[in-house]
Amino acid sequence: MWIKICANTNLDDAQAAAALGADAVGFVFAPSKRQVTAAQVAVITPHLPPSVERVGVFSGTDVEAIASAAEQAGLTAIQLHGGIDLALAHSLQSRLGPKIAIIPTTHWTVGENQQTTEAKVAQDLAALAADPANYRLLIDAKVGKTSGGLGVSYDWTHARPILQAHPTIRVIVAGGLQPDTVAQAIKVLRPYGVDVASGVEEVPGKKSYAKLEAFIKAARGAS
Ligand SMILES: O=C(O)c1ccccc1NCC(=O)[C@H](O)[C@H](O)COP(=O)(O)O
Repeated sequence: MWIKICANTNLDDAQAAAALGADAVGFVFAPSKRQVTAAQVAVITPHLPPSVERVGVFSGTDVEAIASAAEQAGLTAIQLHGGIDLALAHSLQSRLGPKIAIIPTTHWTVGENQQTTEAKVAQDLAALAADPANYRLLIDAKVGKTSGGLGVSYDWTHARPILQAHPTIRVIVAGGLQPDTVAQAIKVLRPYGVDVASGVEEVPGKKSYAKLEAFIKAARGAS
């Protein structure tokens, strides 16, 4: 199970996540109460183990702006938070080369017409499956027009058959995961990976090391 601890804002938290067994740490460049700059991340990434992926989360579509930030910050992956845009993903991959992974995101909208949401997620999975790049796909929760770090989860039992229809896609499940719910999400969805931000925090921007340890232990135990 690939485990990403997202929305880190400082070296201590990112190092703690790595030391506790995270496969990836995330930094939010998109507008957020946990937003960081490339300059801030550039002083963190050199102190992380080389095996740990450093993922930048972006909501913009300016290839040069994203690529420059990724290079300055020492990222190894770019998570595109603005919905499926394969043209943007391919442009970034061409600009940055194969050493930087691209992770598109689709959103499961909570509290609105579920048929519409399910159809949209299924359509996005089908688009990814047809794309030769074999990107990993993150599925996150959305409420209205707001998404990212919300601490809101979606109905995993409804998501399950949609994911099962595309077994070749490496799906990363995000949205409201907690130390005491991540095992159930893994059991229901059998994803490639899990991703958490608010569920392992003391307050926005500061991780709880007890929650980090419990989350990683539960995710490893379930997989
Ligand atoms: O975490 C944020 O503050 C955030 C803000 C804007 C865009 C993306 C953001 N986070 C991206 C992530 O990958 C989070 O881990 C994901 O949204 C899950 O968050 P949570 O529900 O709090 O676990």
